[in-house]
Amino acid sequence: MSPSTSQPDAPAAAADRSGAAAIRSVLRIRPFRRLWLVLGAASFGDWLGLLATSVFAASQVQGSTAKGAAFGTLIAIRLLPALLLGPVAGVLADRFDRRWTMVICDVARFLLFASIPLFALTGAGGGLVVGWAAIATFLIETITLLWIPAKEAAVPNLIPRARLEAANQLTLITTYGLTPIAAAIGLSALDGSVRAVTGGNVPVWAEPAQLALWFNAFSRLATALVVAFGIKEISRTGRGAGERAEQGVTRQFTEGWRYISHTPLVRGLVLGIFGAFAGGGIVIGTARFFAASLGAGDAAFYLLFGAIFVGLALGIGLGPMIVRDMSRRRWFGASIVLASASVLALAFAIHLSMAMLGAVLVGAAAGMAFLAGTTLLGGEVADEVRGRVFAVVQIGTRLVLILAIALSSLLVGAGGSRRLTVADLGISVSSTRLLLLAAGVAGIFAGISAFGQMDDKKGVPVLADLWGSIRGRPLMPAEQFVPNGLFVVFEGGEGAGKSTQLALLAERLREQGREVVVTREPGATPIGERIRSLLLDRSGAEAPSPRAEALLYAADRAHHVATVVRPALVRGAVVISDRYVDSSLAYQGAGRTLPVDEVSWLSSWATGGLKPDLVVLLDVDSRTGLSRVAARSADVDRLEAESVAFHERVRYAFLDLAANDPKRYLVLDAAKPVDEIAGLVAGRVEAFLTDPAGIVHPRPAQGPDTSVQPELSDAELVTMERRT
Ligand SMILES: Nc1ncnc2c1ncn2[C@@H]1O[C@H](COP(=O)(O)OP(=O)(O)OP(=O)(O)O)[C@@H](O)[C@H]1O
Ligand SMILES: Cc1cn([C@H]2C[C@H](O)[C@@H](COP(=O)(O)O)O2)c(=O)[nH]c1=O
Repeated sequence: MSPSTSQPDAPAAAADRSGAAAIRSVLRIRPFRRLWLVLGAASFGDWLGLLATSVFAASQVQGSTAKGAAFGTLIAIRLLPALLLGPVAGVLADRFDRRWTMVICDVARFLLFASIPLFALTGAGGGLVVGWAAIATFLIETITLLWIPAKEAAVPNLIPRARLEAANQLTLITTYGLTPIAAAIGLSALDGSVRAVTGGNVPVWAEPAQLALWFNAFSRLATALVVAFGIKEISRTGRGAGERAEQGVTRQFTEGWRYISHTPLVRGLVLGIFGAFAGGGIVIGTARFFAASLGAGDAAFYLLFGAIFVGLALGIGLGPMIVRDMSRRRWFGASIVLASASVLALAFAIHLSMAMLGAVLVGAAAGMAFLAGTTLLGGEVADEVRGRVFAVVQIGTRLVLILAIALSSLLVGAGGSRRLTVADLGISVSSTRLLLLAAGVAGIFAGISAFGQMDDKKGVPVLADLWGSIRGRPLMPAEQFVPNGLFVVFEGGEGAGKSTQLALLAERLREQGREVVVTREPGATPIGERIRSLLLDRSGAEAPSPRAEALLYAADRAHHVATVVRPALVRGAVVISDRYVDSSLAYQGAGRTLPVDEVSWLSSWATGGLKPDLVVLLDVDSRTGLSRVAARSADVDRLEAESVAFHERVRYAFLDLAANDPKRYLVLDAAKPVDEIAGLVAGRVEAFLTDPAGIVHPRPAQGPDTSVQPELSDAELVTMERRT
């Protein structure tokens, strides 16, 4: 099994930048819209159910200790099934038809939810009712463990991969943002209105907790019906379904684990998600003590808790809009590191406002990691194993969360606290802070290791990539670096003598028995020749617009590099090209006054970042060069026919580029005699070739190479002209 590689890791909805537009477009997909609506209602019901079951159980017994025990037991029971049934839940989701798995699970949940208030109506004693509520809750949670992997694994099949992130955003915000708030408001509104209507004398069947449980039950029945009859697309007919049904459960189980542990992407995702949840668990487990260490009380604890959820919503809602086209694998790893660094920062917070900011950041980064992680799992994990992977994630996160909360509260409870006075500030150095510190450091390591395992842009600096992505221009991974051969480029204005010098150098090197590839831009390949005539022939009536011109040169260059230059360098040849990237920066950037960094970015994209080892710049006064061209032939091409001012801009752009990177340029006065220039060029090139170890092949550019001023005023031009 391998991750589905049908599409590259394209950031979600790349074509559609606006979050709202992406969400609108995902809602246009009928099966997904239906599923989202019905799951929203079910999630509202579930949150109501969670609150109601616990309140309901507490209301069945007398005395505060018994009430507290009943409430806590039911919450704890919701987490227990993960331990018992976890290992097989995913196997079942991958083994059976996901639609029918979801339908059967929801019908069973409908019956179980309904049974809780029904049992109370039979007149059984409070203990029995709580006992049955506990058993029913346990069974419901067990069934939920089967239902979630089936649902999670089915969603990616309903929507195109480019819309998966928007779909996840919508689902996560609905499930963890809107519906819990709506449920809390709904339950208290229900309580208020029932009491108002009944004058405080509420009959057993109309207890708000009971009504909420009925709502929960019917929302599950509705989900079952909609999935059964309205979203038939969920049924899987994918390849290997029959084969899988014949495999033993144990075999499928071990196969799932092997897949997770042997696939770096999935391994990195799973570890990263667990790390984020462990960090979250530690923050939750220590929050009460942490609030105390700030000298604040319970109110601060609730504020911190709320801040994490506000951050979570911000991260999920706004994250994709901020990072835009950044690789989702990188975004995931970076979010884990950010979440951990924020936990670390919390350890040093000395004021509630700092702690609040830290908590919002923890939540935002965790939300982004969760969104990126779920989207990657949905989009990159092969369908036949997706259920098992989702099961491991959901069960693992529950366990990690419980363990982290339990252990951290135990540790901080056992550890004491000392007060340190630094300057005028009294800082409490408590075990809480030490634990937060340790969790932050461990999380940063987990994030970095997850990042390393999953990185799909190795060699591209992360911060520059992030900054580029935020500005809408992510850096691209460099093409394979070519450490062989020698790449020499001749640049200069019209008639500078490039062709003359290039021919002389090639001849000299060939006489030494070297493989020399002489080439040019534009027009070194058959495709390039056609592009050249589109660009330069004046017989065609229409001249390309400046942007079209830049794109045509870039197209010629991309094909030239891929088919001529790179293969020759890989063979170890000396490649000598008449013009390359600098011509675009000078002519299209400075000459046509297109933004130079954009032209540079375009060329860098076209060449995969391949830079020449040496640029020989033949500098000549523009008028002299143009007159040489005119003397050579009466026919001038489209660019040669441009104004002198244009050619002046080009000339000084070349000089700017050379001044900015003097080691890589050999600038020669092209007014000198041909032989003299040829000797200087040969001297520099032969120095390279006699000591190949001394050639430092330039690494691909990670950002635009720009040192060119696109436009010079007439006054500047005149000044420069006088100087030369
Ligand atoms: N150093 C020089 N001194 C005087 N004339 C020269 C010199 N170098 C080349 N020439 C002449 O100038 C003309 C243009 O030379 P060449 O074709 O080599 O220039 P180029 O830079 O390749 O031109 P283009 O920009 O059109 O490609 C030719 O007639 C050539 O013989
Ligand atoms: C590569 C490249 C070239 N140009 C211009 C420069 C010249 O005017 C012509 C090429 O003609 P030559 O006789 O082969 O020198 O094209 C450009 O504007 N941008 C470029 O990237």
